[in-house]
Amino acid sequence: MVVPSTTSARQETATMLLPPPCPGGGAIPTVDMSAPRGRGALSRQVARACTEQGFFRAVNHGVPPAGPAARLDAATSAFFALAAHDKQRAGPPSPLGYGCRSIGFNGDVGELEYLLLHANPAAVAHRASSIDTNDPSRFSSVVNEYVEAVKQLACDILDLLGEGLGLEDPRLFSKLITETDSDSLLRINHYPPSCTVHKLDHDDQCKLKGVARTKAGSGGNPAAGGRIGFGEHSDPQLLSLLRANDIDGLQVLLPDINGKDTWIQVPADSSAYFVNVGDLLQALTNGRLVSVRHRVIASACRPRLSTIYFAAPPLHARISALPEMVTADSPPRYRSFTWAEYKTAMYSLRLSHSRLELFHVDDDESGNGSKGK
Ligand SMILES: C=C1C[C@]23C[C@@]1(O)CC[C@H]2[C@@]12CC[C@H](O)[C@@](C)(C(=O)O1)[C@H]2[C@@H]3C(=O)O
Ligand SMILES: O=C(O)CCC(=O)C(=O)O
Ligand SMILES: [Fe+2]
Repeated sequence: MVVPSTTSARQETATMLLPPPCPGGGAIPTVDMSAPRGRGALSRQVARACTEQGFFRAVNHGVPPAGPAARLDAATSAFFALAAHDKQRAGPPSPLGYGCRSIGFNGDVGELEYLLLHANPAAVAHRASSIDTNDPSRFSSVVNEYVEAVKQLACDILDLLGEGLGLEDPRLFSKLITETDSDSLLRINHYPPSCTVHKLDHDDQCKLKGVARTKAGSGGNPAAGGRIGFGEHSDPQLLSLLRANDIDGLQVLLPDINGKDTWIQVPADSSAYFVNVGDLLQALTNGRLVSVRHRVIASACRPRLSTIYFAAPPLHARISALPEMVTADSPPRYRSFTWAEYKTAMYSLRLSHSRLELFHVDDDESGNGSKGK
């Protein structure tokens, strides 16, 4: 049985009785980045996964588990193990910095704490002094080294995507994120074991005491027994690369064989990267690629640690459908906007908002729509 994606008051009650979402092993494409069948096949596979699911698991990706990734995990785990008042030195999130439970500026909460960093080395150095007071330069170099490795993987994937989609300039996507003023972010999420959530409340670990129960508005349908770790949303940027420990919790919203949206449980794989298409790639490809909705349900008795690189263009980058994605049968779906404009809109909205819809061109408009202005 599957959990439906749309939520009404009646469904909300009903879903409390439903079993957890479908185990997702089969529905989630796996892409072997070592290209065993050649680059052409690999680029077609990446393009297909991003078109059909907006999500895939990348294996043999070339970022060694023992190098930058392990060093970053050690540094961030050490930070999350600090006393609450020490962590608060790096907060509150502005939106960058340390945050606990509160997500964004519009009342969203999740059962997690996090560090949100700009991926640019100067910004990392600035933050590092409040995150690791003993050795900020070591913290900075660990983060920078990880960002370099994950950015390289992001560029590889974006180039494959450009090739698989047959773009005139297959490097167009990756060029957006290698600009010196690219606005990419690194987020490290720490989900406490859900069996100790009440202990965290009593210890007043976080300033905010509200417990984010699995409720509509904060993240879609409940998953039996779980709490909302991070509510339902799409990522606004171009592409997100997620690596996590061996604790399950991530779910993606994908159509089942009958075309009905269904929450799919993503089995944990600490050696893989989970790659998802963001809103900007959906806009640039005129809706051909889909920005997948996802969430985290906290239900484990051990902490989940996840690290996500959000690959983004510079603030001034103009986002409009690429000419090769626009045809008579597929006219422009979204009006043109800059990343800065999109960010302003997104920060005024709740996490679960389908914000790209604000930029949708009305059916009776010619392509110069005014929505979202
Ligand atoms: C509620 C919000 C948090 C968020 C900014 C927003 O207003 C809507 C998008 C959210 C999101 C989701 C993906 C990333 O985790 C994130 C950093 C991003 O770029 O957009 C978060 C934002 C955030 O936590 O600041
Ligand atoms: O922590 C996770 O596993 C996913 C979180 C997420 O989707 C996000 O931070 O945007
Ligand atoms: Fe996300």
